[in-house]
Amino acid sequence: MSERSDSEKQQKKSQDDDSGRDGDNNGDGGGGNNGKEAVVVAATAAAAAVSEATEGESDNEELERKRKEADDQQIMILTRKMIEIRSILSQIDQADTLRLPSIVVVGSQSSGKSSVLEAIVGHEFLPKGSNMVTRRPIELTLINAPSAAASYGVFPALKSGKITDFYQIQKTLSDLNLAVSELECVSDDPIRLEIYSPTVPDLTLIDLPGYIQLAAADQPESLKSKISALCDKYIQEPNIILAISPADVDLANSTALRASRRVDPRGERTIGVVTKMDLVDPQTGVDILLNNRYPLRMGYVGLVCKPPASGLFRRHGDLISLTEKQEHEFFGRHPLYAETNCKTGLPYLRNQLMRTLEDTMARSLAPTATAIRGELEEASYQFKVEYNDRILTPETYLAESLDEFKIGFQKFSSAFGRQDIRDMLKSALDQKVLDILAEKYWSINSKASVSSGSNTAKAVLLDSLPSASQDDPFWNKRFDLSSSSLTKLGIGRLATMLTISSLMAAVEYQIDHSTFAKHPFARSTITDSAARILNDRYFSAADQVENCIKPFKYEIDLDEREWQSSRDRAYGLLKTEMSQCHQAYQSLRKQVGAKTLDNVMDYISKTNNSSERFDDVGGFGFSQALLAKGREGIFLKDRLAVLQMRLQAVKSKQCRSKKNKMYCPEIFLDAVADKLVHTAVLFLNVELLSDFYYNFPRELDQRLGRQLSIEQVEAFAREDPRIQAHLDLQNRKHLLELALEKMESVLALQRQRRNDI
Ligand SMILES: Nc1nc2c(ncn2[C@@H]2O[C@H](COP(=O)(O)OP(=O)(O)OP(=O)(O)O)[C@@H](O)[C@H]2O)c(=O)[nH]1
Repeated sequence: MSERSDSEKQQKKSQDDDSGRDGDNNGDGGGGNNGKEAVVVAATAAAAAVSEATEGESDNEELERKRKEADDQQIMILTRKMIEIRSILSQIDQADTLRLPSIVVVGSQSSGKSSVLEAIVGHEFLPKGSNMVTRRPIELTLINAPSAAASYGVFPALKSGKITDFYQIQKTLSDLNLAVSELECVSDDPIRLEIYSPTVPDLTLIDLPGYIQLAAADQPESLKSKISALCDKYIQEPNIILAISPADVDLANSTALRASRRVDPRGERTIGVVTKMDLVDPQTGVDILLNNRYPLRMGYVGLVCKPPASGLFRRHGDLISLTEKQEHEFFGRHPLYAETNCKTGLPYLRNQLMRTLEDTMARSLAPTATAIRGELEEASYQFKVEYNDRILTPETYLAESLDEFKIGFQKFSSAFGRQDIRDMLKSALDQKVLDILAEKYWSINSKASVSSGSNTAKAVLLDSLPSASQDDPFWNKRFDLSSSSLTKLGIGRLATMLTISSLMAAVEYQIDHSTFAKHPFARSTITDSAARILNDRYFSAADQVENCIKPFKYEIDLDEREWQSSRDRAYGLLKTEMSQCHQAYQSLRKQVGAKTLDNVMDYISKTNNSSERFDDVGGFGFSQALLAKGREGIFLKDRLAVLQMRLQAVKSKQCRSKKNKMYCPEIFLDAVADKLVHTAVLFLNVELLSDFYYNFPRELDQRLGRQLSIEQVEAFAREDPRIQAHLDLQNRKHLLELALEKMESVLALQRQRRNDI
C-alpha cells in the first residue's frame, strides 16, 4: 500500500472523528467544534472582546488592541479550518480547481531552507547530510495545539502515533528520503508530517530538494533538471513561494528568485526570505531587503537563524527561543534595519506567512467551493446510479460475506453426514476389493484366458474353484490372504484421509460459490483454517478408527441377512465393473480399429504361446504403441471373461449360503468392507465431522473477524475491484461533502469577519 493512500486513510479517520485534529488541539474552536459553532464562537469572542473593552475602558488604544486580538483569533480559526479543508481536498484525486494553496519553500543548496523551517517549528527535525538528503517533498502541516504538554510529530502514513523525540522524526525523515535510490535521486511522492505544538502557527509548508548548480561526480547528469521540474510542479498557482536566498550571495544569482520569477513574474505570490543576514554589514543588508531590482509585492524578510552550536540544545533544546533570542540581539545591535523600516526576524515572517496563507486561501475559497459543489453533484449522481446510494464499509462487507459463507457451509454440513462418508468410503473399499480379487483370485488362469492364449496354462484354473473341496488348502489360503489384505490395508488412515479430502473439497467449493471467490486473502485464510483443524485431528482420528476395526482382523461373523445383502451388492459391483470393462474394450477397438486390434492381439497371443520369441517390432511391423494397445485389449478381454464367470458364480446356488463363503470371495469381501465402513464412520462422525462442524465457523470468526486490524479489513475489501470502486466513490463523495460543509462554515466566518471590520 502506498504511503499516500495510508496517509489518506489516517486523515479521513481523524476527520470522521469530527475533531479534525488531535485532542490536544481543541481549545480554539477550530478543531473540536463543527463549522457553525466555530462561527458563533469566533463572532461571540469578537463581540465580547469589543464590548468588554467599551464598557471597562474608554482608552482607544486598548479598544484597538482588543479588536485586533479578536481579529487575530478569527484569522486563526479561519486558517485552521482552511488547512483542514486543504488536507481533505488533498485526499481526493482531483483537478487543479480542487486545490487550496500551500507555502512552498525553495532555495539553492545551503541557502538556509532547513534552518528557516526549523526555526519556525522550533525544533531541529530535518534530515542533514551532504549526500542529497531531501529527495522527496516534505508536506509539513503545523498545527497550533495550545494545550499540548509538549510538541510532537505524527507521520499519518506510517501510523506512527505521537513522536515527541524530534531526533526520531529526523531519523524517520532521513530513512523515507533515502528510500529513494541514488539513481532515481528525487521523487515527487510527498512525505506527510504533522507537527503539533503550542508554539507553532497553523501553517502548511512544503519543503523541496535544494536547487543545485551542477551535479556532483557521483550524481546523475539529469539531477539538476529533475529537481527543477519537481520544484516547478510545486511553485505553480495557487501556492505561495517562499524563495530563500542567502544574504552573502548576490540576489541576481538567486536560483530561488529566478525560479519564482518564471511562474510569478509580477512577484505577487512570492515572499523573499534573505538568510544569513549576519554575514553582511548592515548597509548591504538594508540594500538587499529594500531592493527594487526584484520587487516583490510581499517584500523581503531578513533573518538570522543559524542554529546554536551546542549538540545538547540542537537535539533537545528550545530552538525557537534560542535562535530568536540570537536574532533579536543581532537586529537590536543594528538599529539601521528598524530605522529604514526593513522587515526582519522570525516573528515577523511567521506572522506574515499566516496572514498570506489566510489571504491566499481566502481568495481561493469561493472558486474552490464552486468546484467542490460541481464535483459533489457528479459524485452523488454516480453513487445513486451505480450503487443506489448503498453505504458500504469494509467491516460490513466482510461481516456480510462471512455470514453468507457460514450459511452456505451450514447448509453443506446439514446435508453432508454419516451416510455420505459411508458411501464414499464404501466406494473406495469396493475398488480395493476389486484390486484384491484381481490380485488374489483372478490372477489365476481361467479356461477363457488359456483359450485366448494370453497365459500359459497352469495346474489350477479359476474355473476349478466351485468344484474344489471345502478344505482345499490352496483356496483356503487365498481366501484368508484376501480377507486380511482388506482388514489390514490401513483403513484408519484411508477413511480419515478420505473424509478430510472431501471436507477440504467442500470448503473450496463453498469459497468458489461465495463472495470470497474474489478474495485471495480470505480464500487462503479459510482453507488454512480448515486444514489446520482437520490436520490437528488427523492422527488421533485415524488411530481411533484403526483400533476399533482391530477385532475384524481376527474374526468376522456374518449372519445370513448380511450375506444376502452383500451377495446383491457383489453382484451389482461385478456388473458395474463388467460394463465399464466392456465400454473400455469397445472404445479401444474404435480407437485402434477392430481389425487392427484383432491382428495385434492375435500376434501377441501367438508370440506368448510360441516357444520362439519375436522381437516386438518383428516381421509384422507393429509399433510399440500398437503392441501396448494390443496388450491392453487382451487384458480387457480376459477380465471381461473372468467377470462374466464370477458374475455367474455369485448368482449360482452355491453362493446363496454363507457356509460356502470360500467359493464366493466377492460376497465375503463385500461383507467385510461393509463392516469396516460401518465401524469407521461411527468414529469419524464424532471425532472428525462433528468436531469440524463445530470449530470451523468459530475459527473463521476469529481469523476473519476479531483478529483482523482495520487496515487488514480494508485491504481485504479492496481486493475486489468492484468493492474498491464502490468504496472509492463513496469516500470521494464523503470527503467532498465534508470539505463543502467546512467550506460553508469558513465562508460564513469570512462574511462575519467582513461585517465586523
Ligand atoms: N551565519 C549563518 N549561517 C546560517 C544561517 N542560516 C543557516 N546557516 C548555515 O548555513 C548552512 C546551510 O544551512 P541549511 O539550513 O542546512 O541550508 P539548506 O538550504 O537547508 O541546505 P540543504 O539542505 O543542503 O539544501 C548551515 O551550516 C547553517 O548553519 C544564518 O542565518 N547565518
